[in-house]
Amino acid sequence: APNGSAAPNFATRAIHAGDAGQDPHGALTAPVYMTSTFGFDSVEQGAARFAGEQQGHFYTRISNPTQDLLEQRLASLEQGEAGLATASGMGAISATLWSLLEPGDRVIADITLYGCTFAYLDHGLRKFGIEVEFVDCTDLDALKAALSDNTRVVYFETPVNPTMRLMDIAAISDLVHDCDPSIKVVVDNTYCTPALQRPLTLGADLVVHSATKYLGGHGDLVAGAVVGDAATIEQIRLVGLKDMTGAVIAPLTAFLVLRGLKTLQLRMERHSRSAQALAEQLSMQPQIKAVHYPGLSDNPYFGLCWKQMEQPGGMIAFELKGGLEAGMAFMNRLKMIKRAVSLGDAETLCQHPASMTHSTYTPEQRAEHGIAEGLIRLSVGLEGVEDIWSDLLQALEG
Ligand SMILES: CSC/C=C(/NCc1c(COP(=O)(O)O)cnc(C)c1O)C(=O)O
Repeated sequence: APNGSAAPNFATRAIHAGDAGQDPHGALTAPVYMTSTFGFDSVEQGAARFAGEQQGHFYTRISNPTQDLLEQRLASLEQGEAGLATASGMGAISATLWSLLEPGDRVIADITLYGCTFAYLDHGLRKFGIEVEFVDCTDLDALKAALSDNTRVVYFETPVNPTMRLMDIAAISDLVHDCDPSIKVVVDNTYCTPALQRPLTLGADLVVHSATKYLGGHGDLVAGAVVGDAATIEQIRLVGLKDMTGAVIAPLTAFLVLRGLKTLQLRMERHSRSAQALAEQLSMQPQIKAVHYPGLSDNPYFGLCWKQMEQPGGMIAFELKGGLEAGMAFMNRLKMIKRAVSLGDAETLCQHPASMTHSTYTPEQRAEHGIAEGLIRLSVGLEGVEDIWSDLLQALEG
């Protein structure tokens, strides 16, 4: 059984948590407040809201009632005090780090990150005098040695996009906070969602998401979120979102993410069950060199997977014996499965990290950061698993 056992009635709170009493007409679904701005009863009320002395909306870049319900629901699901929804996952990540960091500070990040997160750290933050150190965070000794007086953030994904390594959230959080309780441990929980793992219950300080993926769940939106303690979330809202990025979520998008959350647990169960079956099938095929899936009993992260995750999730990475050339030919033979980036959609998606999602790394950096040129990433969808398998098999057998 996983640590920090599943929050009670997760599925119920994914449908009901938050202030649903907001609609005077009793509408069952969240009203979509398509408004840029909000009127004040008096100048004094406006001033009080701008000053934060009075609760209430004043401009949709800072808050909006539809967004507010989504933030309450996400905070409940991740078991955090507060949440902030954003225009994209990169919006959540950049608004968070812009709020937490100043020149001279140091960020320690795992060696493998989603490509644009890597680019934001490696090509972006460095330009503003922030030290960035990439460390294999599965190696706690290396992580401890990298901690320094000016370290303000430790950042990682688990499972990692795209290589499927797992990080021990509790062990990392304890190690970092034993060294300095003020260091923020920031976990990107996109691959799992709170349906499968809740980093805040394992000692992390903040959780970020690309809500574009499983949270929305239908490949029809781009959005992000960050969840954590109320004070830090308020700082990220008023600094990182309001001023540093402007990465505001649209009210209609917030509505669509709310709708996605209602089936999140159901979908994650199906994604995981299908991925487990497909990973086992793939690993038995003669063309396959390696399958990286934490639900496989010979996977090096199998124990950690069942310690901190409810299920192994819907993402699989694998390599063919014929390397990159065979991988490209395999992907070009797929019929139902879409050749597309992103993940967590109802549709099964297949892509080539080296030339797509992780092309922000140079080939040398990919080698250094453990991303094989021939690696293929599969986001297992909600189609009949037998249909997904028959497409994979015909493409393998070429
Ligand atoms: C152009 S590639 C398509 C996007 C992909 N990933 C996104 C992503 C983000 C950023 O999230 P947005 O800003 O909502 O895309 C943050 N964190 C993680 C673990 C992610 O996977 C992708 O296909 O791997």
